[in-house]
Amino acid sequence: MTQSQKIPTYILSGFLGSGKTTVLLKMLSDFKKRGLKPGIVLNELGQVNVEGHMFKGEKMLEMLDGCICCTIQDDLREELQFFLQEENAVDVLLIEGTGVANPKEILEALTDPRLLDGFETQSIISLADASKFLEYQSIFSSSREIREMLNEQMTSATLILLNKMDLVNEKMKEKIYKKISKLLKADVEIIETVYGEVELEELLKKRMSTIAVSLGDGMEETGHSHHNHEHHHHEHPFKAFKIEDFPAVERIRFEKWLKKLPGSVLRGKGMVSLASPSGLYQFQFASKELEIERMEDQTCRTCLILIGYNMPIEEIRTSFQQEVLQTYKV
Ligand SMILES: Nc1nc2c(ncn2[C@@H]2O[C@H](COP(=O)(O)OP(=O)(O)OP(=O)(O)O)[C@@H](O)[C@H]2O)c(=O)[nH]1
Repeated sequence: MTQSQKIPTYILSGFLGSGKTTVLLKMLSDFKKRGLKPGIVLNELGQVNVEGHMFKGEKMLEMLDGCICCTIQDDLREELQFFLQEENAVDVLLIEGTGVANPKEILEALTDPRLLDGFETQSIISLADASKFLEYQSIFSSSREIREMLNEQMTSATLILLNKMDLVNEKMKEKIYKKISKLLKADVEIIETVYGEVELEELLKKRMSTIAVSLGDGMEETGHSHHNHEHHHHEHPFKAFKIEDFPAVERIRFEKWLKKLPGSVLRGKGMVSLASPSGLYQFQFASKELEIERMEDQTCRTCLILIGYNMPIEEIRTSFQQEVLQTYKV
């Protein structure tokens, strides 16, 4: 690819555990089948990039321990420069935000005047976890911060993937659509998915209007909501909490413990060592479901990352110690 061609860029957004990485991996394998070379930018909350090993051999940049919306925007701009260098050229770029990032902030970085000639944002694909949708939208079982974040992610999307449809029934589905129709102002396409399964063509459709550069204050985007130029310096309400280097655990105990964590814990992931069958496993905990898979690389350190909103961290630490590790001190 020559520098004069813009790199088609896709933003994947969606709340914690909604299925962004699942879709990203599918897109990567589809691109490869077509002989296209993809680049990825991952933004992980919680210091350790648990998913990193899945992308071996890819041109990938990781931005750890930050949130695009607060501190990472400048970094993202710098990292994007990487793909503009001849030797790092890619045919297509995928940017996955943290589960608590606002996609508009990523767009903001992509539309920096210095990058505008390099990247052409095609679509903001937002994933929504259908199984959690009603709970997260409820004023009784959720918080304002969670609702606002979800609503931002939905309303700034140019395509919505309503994922985890295998976990909802017809009645829930009806309620979800009712809620979504109230939420969305624009006519945005919604595709129902299970494990993010969707035709690549749908994902690749150009769903955003071109960004027109005006002579005035730099840039203006046509046909889509305007950027928020206010740079807020708040403390991010969503936190990641990490425990590292703990000994082997028993799967049953660990799963039981995860499932009864307070509702303020929205997501869990990491690497654990299991007592039996013994070995190092990667796990994902989302929608109260645990997925666990033996890792190829058996040399990693164990780590447990929990992400949530107002989590009782000390309580969680103690219960992990008592109920999972028993005598081990963390
Ligand atoms: N039952 C079910 N599980 C799914 C589906 N899609 C994804 N998952 C599982 O949900 C978990 C979270 O999926 P990810 O793709 O890691 O979600 P993410 O949005 O990248 O999560 P964050 O890292 O928190 O931002 C994983 O264990 C997936 O295998 C689905 O359609 N149905």
